[in-house]
Amino acid sequence: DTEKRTDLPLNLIGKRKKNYDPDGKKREEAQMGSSGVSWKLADHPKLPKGKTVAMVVLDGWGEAKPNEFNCIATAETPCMDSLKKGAPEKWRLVRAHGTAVGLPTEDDMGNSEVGHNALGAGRIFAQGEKLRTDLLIDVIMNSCVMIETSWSVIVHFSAKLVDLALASGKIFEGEGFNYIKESFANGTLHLIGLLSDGGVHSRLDQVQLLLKGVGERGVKRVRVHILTDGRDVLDGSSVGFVETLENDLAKLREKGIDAKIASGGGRMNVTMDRYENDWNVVKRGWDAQVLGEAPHKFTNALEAVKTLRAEPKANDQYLPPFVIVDENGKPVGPIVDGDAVVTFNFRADRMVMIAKSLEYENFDKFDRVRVPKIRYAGMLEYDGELKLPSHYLVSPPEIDRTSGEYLVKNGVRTFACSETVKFGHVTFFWNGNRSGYFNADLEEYVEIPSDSGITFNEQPKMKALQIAEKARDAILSRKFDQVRVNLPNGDMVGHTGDIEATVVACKAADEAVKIILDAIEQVGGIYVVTADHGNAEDMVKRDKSGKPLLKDGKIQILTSHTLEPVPIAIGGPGLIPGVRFRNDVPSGGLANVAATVINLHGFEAPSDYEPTLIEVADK
Ligand SMILES: O=C(O)[C@@H](CO)OP(=O)(O)O
Ligand SMILES: [Mn+2]
Ligand SMILES: [Mn+2]
Repeated sequence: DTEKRTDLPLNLIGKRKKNYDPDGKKREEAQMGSSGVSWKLADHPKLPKGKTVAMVVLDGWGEAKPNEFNCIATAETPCMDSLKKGAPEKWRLVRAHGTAVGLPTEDDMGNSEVGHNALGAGRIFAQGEKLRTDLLIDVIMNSCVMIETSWSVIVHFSAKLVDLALASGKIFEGEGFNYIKESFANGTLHLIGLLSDGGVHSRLDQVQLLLKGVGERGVKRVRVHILTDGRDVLDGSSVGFVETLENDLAKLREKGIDAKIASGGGRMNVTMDRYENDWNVVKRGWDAQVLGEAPHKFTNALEAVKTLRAEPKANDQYLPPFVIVDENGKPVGPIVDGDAVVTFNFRADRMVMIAKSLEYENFDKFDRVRVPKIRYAGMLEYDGELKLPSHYLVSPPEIDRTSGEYLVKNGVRTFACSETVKFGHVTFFWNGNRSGYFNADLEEYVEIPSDSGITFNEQPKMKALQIAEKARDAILSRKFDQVRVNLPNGDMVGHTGDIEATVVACKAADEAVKIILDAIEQVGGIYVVTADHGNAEDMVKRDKSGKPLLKDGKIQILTSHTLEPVPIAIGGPGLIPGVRFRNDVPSGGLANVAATVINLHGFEAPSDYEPTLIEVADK
């Protein structure tokens, strides 16, 4: 049984504040995103309108050489294989990591947020080296968008914005910081977030700078509530991160600041659920962080992590919640009236639920028992439409004029579907981190409830079949022009590090693609099948030369995403003869897909979008 989301705010277009205008009119002219956007898309000279387009995103499905650690190659995937082998001019690879998706360096693996942002928005957001720091810092402090048309660069990447705000010190002058600072004299500052250098949700170096900064600005008592990673970084790396953090806290203590780790737990077990899949996860965090209650108590965080990791089958992602207690067994840092709280993750999806629990007066997702009167700020604003949280240290980027908004405004009826754990990827991230519909009359977003309380290697098929059936029905209904899905299997099961289960997952995703392609065949439509980043195609940590890296004579399983490119295939009976991939965009990436899809709907893409991947050859 599925659920149409009814709790989404509707028609929220243009509600974001845009107040950055240092150069008056000149600046205004450069701001394409503000007033005067022309939403009308020109007709494509050759491609017809009215074809049903299926847009399939295989989450965590990269392309790599076949070997025993490549679950996609190992799995039976006849449908995806046929796309690859079928028509060479209709299958190619696109870049899905590093600067191609707006990440700072080519060593940065892709992730769902930047991947779906790029797929949906058609432009690459933020290449650090091109940014003008002076403008940027104003932007950060003035909560608005900066668009430098001459560079075709839009400031977006959240981590980069946080980096710049920390480097300039401006983070400590903004509204959010001034708000929490009020509590420094008489209260405790609590920092809650993912302790990792993975760079997907948070970064340890940012936490270190934040700690140093608050130490210089009058904080008297700090408590850090850590969430261990093992998903964007190697399992077991939590130990080193805790050591690093403890060193930094010791430096604060030398300065007379009472600074300690107060609680912890694995990210998938404590706090970092998303899209309301399982509120128990957030509750476990609340109990430890706010109430100071957890099944495990330790006097020291390093010992906590080491001891809990030593349990059979334990890993960083799923460590149980623990609290740090003093010699009398009393928790060292529950959150109480008068305290300040900062959630330091910059990525939104897994912070929205905790933000709601910390901020909402009326809240019925679990019994909070005690709701302390606190000053709470997010590292970023996590949901621009919900205005959540109401205070934040760094203004989020604005990703505007996404392909979804253009298409809806040009009458394209859209259906989007995934299961809970990826539902926001094809809606919220796809639409530029915006919740809700652009036009509820033309759009329908369907969420299939995910299993909760399990790790997905236990159910590697997940809801792929159900998602495919929903998509099939939407296609066959002919009520939609675009049917967009995310198939989570390769990614969600890949993150468990369970190779056998990931092979099953990949097969299930392939079968789902087949169902959708068959439906497209029936209605004479078009399909686009691609992915958001790699994961399941490589499950082992490798050295620079590509050989599996051994530690104590053993291979190390890679639970994270990868740097691999992803496939994109187009086809279907609705594709007019001559449509093929161009060969003059060899370094094309995910951001080129939006223009491609807009073309397949019969329109020209906006001129500042990354170029389309397709052309129509004259025969
Ligand atoms: O699970 C997540 O939060 C991330 C990894 O940290 O994966 P994805 O970007 O695919 O959502
Ligand atoms: Mn993903
Ligand atoms: Mn992932």
